[in-house]
Amino acid sequence: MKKVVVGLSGGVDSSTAAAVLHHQGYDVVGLTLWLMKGKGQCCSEGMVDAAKLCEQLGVPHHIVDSREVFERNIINYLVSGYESGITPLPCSQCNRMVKFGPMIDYARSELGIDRIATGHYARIEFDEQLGRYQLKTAIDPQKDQSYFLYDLSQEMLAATLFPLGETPKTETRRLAAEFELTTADKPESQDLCLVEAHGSMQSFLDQYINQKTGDIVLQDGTVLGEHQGIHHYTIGQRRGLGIAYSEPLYVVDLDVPRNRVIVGTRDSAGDSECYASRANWVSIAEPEAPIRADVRIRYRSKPTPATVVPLADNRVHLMFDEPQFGVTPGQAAVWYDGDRLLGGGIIERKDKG
Ligand SMILES: Nc1ncnc2c1ncn2[C@@H]1O[C@H](COP(=O)(O)OP(=O)(O)OP(=O)(O)O)[C@@H](O)[C@H]1O
Repeated sequence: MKKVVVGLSGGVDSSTAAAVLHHQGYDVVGLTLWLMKGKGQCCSEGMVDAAKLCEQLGVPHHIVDSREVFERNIINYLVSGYESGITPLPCSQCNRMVKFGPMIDYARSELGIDRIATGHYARIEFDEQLGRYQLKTAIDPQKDQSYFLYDLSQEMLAATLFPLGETPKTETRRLAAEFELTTADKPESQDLCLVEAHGSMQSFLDQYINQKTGDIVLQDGTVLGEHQGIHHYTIGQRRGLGIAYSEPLYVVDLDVPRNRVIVGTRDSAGDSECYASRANWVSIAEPEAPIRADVRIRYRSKPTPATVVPLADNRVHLMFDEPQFGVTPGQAAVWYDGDRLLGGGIIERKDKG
C-alpha cells in the first residue's frame, strides 16, 4: 500500500488533505510538529484537534516536539531581523527549515516512509524535459500559497504531495463536511501563527525587544513625532504613524543606527528596482542571462512584470517595469512565469545593493 505522512496542524485544510489521501487508499500517518507554547494552531489546541482527526480516521498520530527547532530558526530569525530594521518573512523559512526538511527526515528515519503531504494550496508536477519538479500556483487563486513555498528544494518537492492544489477552498469545506471531520467548521486562520498565538506581532516582539523611543522624521530630517520602538514599523506602512500631515505619509526607511523611522509621501515610497539574496531557483535552473518574469513582492501583492538578473552568490537584481510601492527588506520577492513559480529570494536593504 502507498504510504504517506501527513503534516497535521489541526486545521481544516490539513485534516481534509489527510482524509482525501486516506479515502484514495493511502496508508496515512498523521504528524504534528509542536512548534511553540500557547494556544491555537501548532500549539496545544492544534495537537488535540489533529489527534481527534487521526482517531476518527483510525490512523496513527505522531507528535514531534519541534519547539527548539522553531525557536532557533524562526523566533531568533524574527527578533534579530526586526532589531536590524527589516521585516522578516517567517513562513517560507519555517516551511523549509522547520516543516518540510524535518518532516521528510522523520518520515524516512523513524517511519521508513518516503513521502509527505500537507494541506498547502499549490501544485507540484514533474517536467520530464527539464528534469525538474515544477512548483505551480493553486487552482484557487484566493488560496494560493506558492509564495511561501519558494524556498523548497527539488528533493523536498520530489517527496511531497499537495492533495488540495486542485481544490477550490469551498470544495475543501464541502469535502470536510462530507467526511464528517470535526474540523469541518473550524474558522480559517487569519494571520501568522505567531500573531494568532500572541495577539499581535507587536506584543510578540515586545517580549524580546526593549522598546526604545526615537524620532519619526521626514527624509530631510524634519522631526514629525516620536516612535515607541523601530521594530513596530514596516517599510510601506501607512496606518498607525500617529502624525498629522498635509498628505498621507508612509514609512520609507528604518534607520537603526540613529533609531529613526523615516517617512515620506507616496511618491517617494516607490522603488524601480531591488536586490534579493539567498535566491532559490525552483521550476528552472538558474539562468545564465536575465529573464522576464512576474514578481510578487508580498504574499498578496499582484504579480508585476520585471527583469530578473541573476548575480553571483545566489543574488538577483530585480528591475520592475513600473516603480513598486512597499518593497520591504526581509520579505520575499518571488518570480513567476504564469502559473509556474520560477524562483524567489529575500529582499535586501537598499544600502546593500
Ligand atoms: N504544526 C504543524 N505540524 C505539521 N504540519 C503542519 C503544522 N502546521 C502546518 N502544517 C502543514 O502545513 C500546511 C499549511 O499550514 P498553514 O499554517 O499555512 O495552515 P492553513 O493553510 O491554515 O492549513 P490548516 O487549515 O491545515 O491549518 C497545513 O495544511 C499542514 O499540512
